[in-house]
Order: sequence, then C-alpha cells, then structure tokens
Amino acid sequence: MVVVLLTGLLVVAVAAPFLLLLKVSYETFYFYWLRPKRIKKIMEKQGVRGPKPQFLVGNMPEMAKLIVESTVKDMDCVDHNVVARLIPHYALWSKIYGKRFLLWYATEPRLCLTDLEMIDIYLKKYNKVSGKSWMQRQGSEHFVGKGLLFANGDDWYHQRHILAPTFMGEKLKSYHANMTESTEQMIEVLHKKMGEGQSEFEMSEYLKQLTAEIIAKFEFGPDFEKGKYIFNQLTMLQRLTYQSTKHLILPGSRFFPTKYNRRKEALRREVDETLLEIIQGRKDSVGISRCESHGEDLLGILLDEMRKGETKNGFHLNLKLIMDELKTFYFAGHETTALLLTWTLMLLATNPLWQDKVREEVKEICGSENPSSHHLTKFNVLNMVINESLRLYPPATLLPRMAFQDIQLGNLFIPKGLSVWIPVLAINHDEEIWGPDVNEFNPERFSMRVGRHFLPFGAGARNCIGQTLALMETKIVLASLVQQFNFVISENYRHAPVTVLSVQPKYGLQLILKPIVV
Ligand code: HEM
Repeated sequence: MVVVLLTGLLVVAVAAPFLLLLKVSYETFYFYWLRPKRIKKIMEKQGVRGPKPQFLVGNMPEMAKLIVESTVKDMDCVDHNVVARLIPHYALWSKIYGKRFLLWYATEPRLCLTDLEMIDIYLKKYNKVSGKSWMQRQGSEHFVGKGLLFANGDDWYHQRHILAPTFMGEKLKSYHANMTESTEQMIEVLHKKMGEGQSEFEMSEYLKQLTAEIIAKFEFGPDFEKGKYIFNQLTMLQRLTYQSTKHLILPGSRFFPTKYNRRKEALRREVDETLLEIIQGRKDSVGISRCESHGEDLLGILLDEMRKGETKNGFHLNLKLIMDELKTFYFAGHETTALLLTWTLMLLATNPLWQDKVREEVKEICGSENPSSHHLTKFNVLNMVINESLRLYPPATLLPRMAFQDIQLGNLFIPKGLSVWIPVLAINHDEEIWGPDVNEFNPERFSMRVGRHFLPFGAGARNCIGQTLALMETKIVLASLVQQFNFVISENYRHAPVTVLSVQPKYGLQLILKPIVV
C-alpha cells in the first residue's frame, strides 16, 4: 500500500511540471494563435476584412513603415489635412477595405469602427463588458501601473467612484488659484525675456512646463516641486517605454534584460522611492499635528480614503495603487492639456481674425482682471475655438476598447477578445460628417450644440474624468495670454505634426510675441 502511494506521489511529482508546461503552452497557443484565428474567421463571415497579418508582428511593420514615409517631410504649409500623414494606414486600408476593417496590432486583432451610432452604443451601453486590452496594459504598466486609465471591471468602478468627487463643484473651483498663479509666473518670465530683447518663443516647451506645474500642484499641493521632479523621471520612462514597445510583441519580452528594460526598471524604482518619501512626509506631519486630513490635494484625498479602510464593496485602496493613481493622472492629464494649448495657440497665431475675436471677448468679459471661475462660464468664442482645435488636432487620436464578452452591436457581432479601435482623428476629419470645409479652421461650426460625433474626451462612463479641469486650465491660460500678447507664427515654425502617443508639433511651436500696451 505504502509503495503504491509513494509511486503515485513520485509520478505526480514528475508529471506536474510537464502538465503545467502543457497548460501554459496550450494557453499561449490559444491566446496567440487559436483565438485570433477564430476572431478573424468570424469577422470575415460578416464581410469585415483587412490587410494580411504577419506571424507574431501582425500589421505593425507595415504601419510603422507607412508612418515613417508619411512623416519624413514637413508639410508644405500650415495645412490641417493631416489624416494621411498621421494615420496613413487608416487612409490606405479604409480605401481598400472600407471604413470598417480589421488590422493586427501584433497578435491582437483590432476592428476599426467609424459608425457613429455603433460607437455611441458600444461606449455607453457596453462599458462594463469592455475595457483596456492585455497588450495596452502591459505597454503602460511600467509608468502608470494599475491606475484608473488602464483598470478594468470592478477595479475600475471602485477607483472611478473614489476619484470622481475630486473633479466636481467647489473642489474643482479650488484649483483655480493655483492655475492662475502658475500662468502669471509664466507670463512674467515671457515679459522679462522680451525686456531683454527676445521676441521669438518656442511655446510648446513653456506650455509643457506650465501644465506640469499645474498638475503637480493638483496632485501634490505643497510638495509640488518634488512632484515636478517625479514627472520628469516619468516622462523619461514614458519615452523609453514607447521606444521599447516594438519588443512587446514577443511573449515574455518585457522580462528580457535589454538595455531599455534595465534603464526602465532603474527609473521606475527611483520614481517609487521619491513618491514613498513624499507620502511618508505627509503621514508624519499628520501624526505630529494630529490633524484629521492628509491635505486637500489628490495625494491627501487618496491617503484619507486609504485610512477609511475597506469600502462597503470590499475594495481597499493601498499604497501601491495610490502611487499608480498619481502617475496615471500625470500621464493622462499633462501632455494632453499642454498639446491642446499648443495647437490652439498655433491656430490663433495663423488666424489673426479669430485671435482678435477671442481677445475682444476676453476684454468684454474680464476687463483688465485676471480670468476667474465666474468669467469662464461666459466664454463663447473661446469655447468654439478650443473645440475646433480639439477637432483638428485631438490629443487623444483614438479610443481603444476590447470586448470581454460577445457583443451584438446592431447587425455587427463583436466576438470576445476583439479590440474595437475608434479612430477619433479620422472621424474628426471626415468630410461626410463635417462638410466640405472639414480641413479648414472654422470655429463657427461649433456655434451650435455638438453631436455625438465629437469625441475628444471619449464618451460613456469611461469618458475623461479630468475634462472639466482640462478645459478650465485651457481657458485660463489662453485668456491670460491673449490679454497680454499679440502673437504671430514665426517663419522658423515648420508645420510637421507627428504622432508620439498624441499629436505633437515635431519641432515645437515658434511664435513672435508682442506685448499689448493698455
Ligand atoms: C485636453 C486634455 C485632455 C484630453 C483631450 C483627454 C482625453 C481623454 C480621453 C479621450 C479619455 C478616454 C480614453 C478612453 O476612452 O480610452 C480620457 C480618459 C482619462 N483622462 Fe483625460 N484628457 C484630457 C485631460 C485630462 C486631465 C487634465 C486629467 C486629469 C488630471 C485626465 C485624466 C484622465 C483619466 C484618469 C482618464 C481615464 C478615465 C477612466 O478610464 O475612467 N485627462 N481622457
């Protein structure tokens, strides 16, 4: 009996690793081969086709080649017809296969969907059974971890619930003073440099620094200088991650000890250590002062929430998640707002009539006062200009959503595991939607209510949580700038939009500023 038992145990001990290996191999095979094949077949049956994918890399090499070719040269003039330049693969494949086609991001099939009614239903009704795909999450894990932007399911729901009040009502208005203060400081620097004889400024860099400071104050309050240091490191991490995305396509490649991976790991550790230092400082000062609150900034709000312990639903905010959230909000809120400001300034500099209109409106509403929260709701022309800028150069060029279960969208069946890829940039430049002047700067088109075809901040429950904050900041900065300066585009400006996660001016934005004398 004992011998049989021992033999049995031995067989299990020897076989277990093989069984495990078999299971892992099957799962990998299923994930990388069987499931995509199944999805391809289902989509083909519905008449949805696309370019032929290559083994493991899908259509990525072709996409990369097309983008390199389309962006190698600057544009001849300030032309907003940018779809063929920024997403040449969309321009090419939508012509061959129709606007609804299937492309392969490595082994992940993505359905390009431009049907506005379907998009509306998918984003609004199916937000609980769709979300960010494995590949997207892997690509961003190093710099934002498991924060709101890449969370799914219940995790996303609880985080959103905790964070939403930070962006509402009086809380939102309380960020106003910091925004004005930082904007004034930037304007002072510009005036000072003009006093020293400088007239041309590379504004995208100024705006990046300004928006980083504003978001650092929003997240870290009195510790914002340390926050800015963390953001610098995060920006480097983001760049490295972008450069190394090409390695993601190989299973397990993020564990390879490559130069990128080692550097990424060192930076990630440095960011986490500095964050922990700030957090410990906060906890210590609460302990010493016996104060109830950890502060009014995002970090304080999150630490207070952690102290409350588990929510009714069993969700517990922990230190790691707080750190992920702080990184997430920088990543989601910094560059997006800086780019909105940059492109809007470029559009105003190249459209002096609209610049004057905005200035007149700001003068009428604010007089010589700094723009404040009660002024912001009265801006109309400025709103139209901002919307037109978001349409022509949307900071978020696409919305990706993977279906986590089979979904029937009207006459279209979306199988579990298929990523839906909503090309916001292409929709924003679609002549059928916007009319023959689609590639012109015409803010007048936003004098009427905007329909569901305008998605700069997404739609449904997973829309941008920071949109009101972003718009408040954008209005304060733009109104303050037009109050102080007249600006024209410099002859050194080269119109060369490129996509590096979002749409950027490749060589920055060179403007000639002239102070307005009152
Ligand atoms: C012009 C500026 C901005 C634009 C154009 C923008 C755009 C977007 C879009 C399109 C989404 C939806 C993404 C998707 O559906 O996959 C999104 C989500 C998000 N945004 Fe923004 N954003 C901006 C500014 C901000 C700011 C200032 C913050 C925070 C301070 C922020 C935080 C977030 C977060 C955390 C999410 C994820 C929300 C969720 O999944 O529940 N964004 N943003």
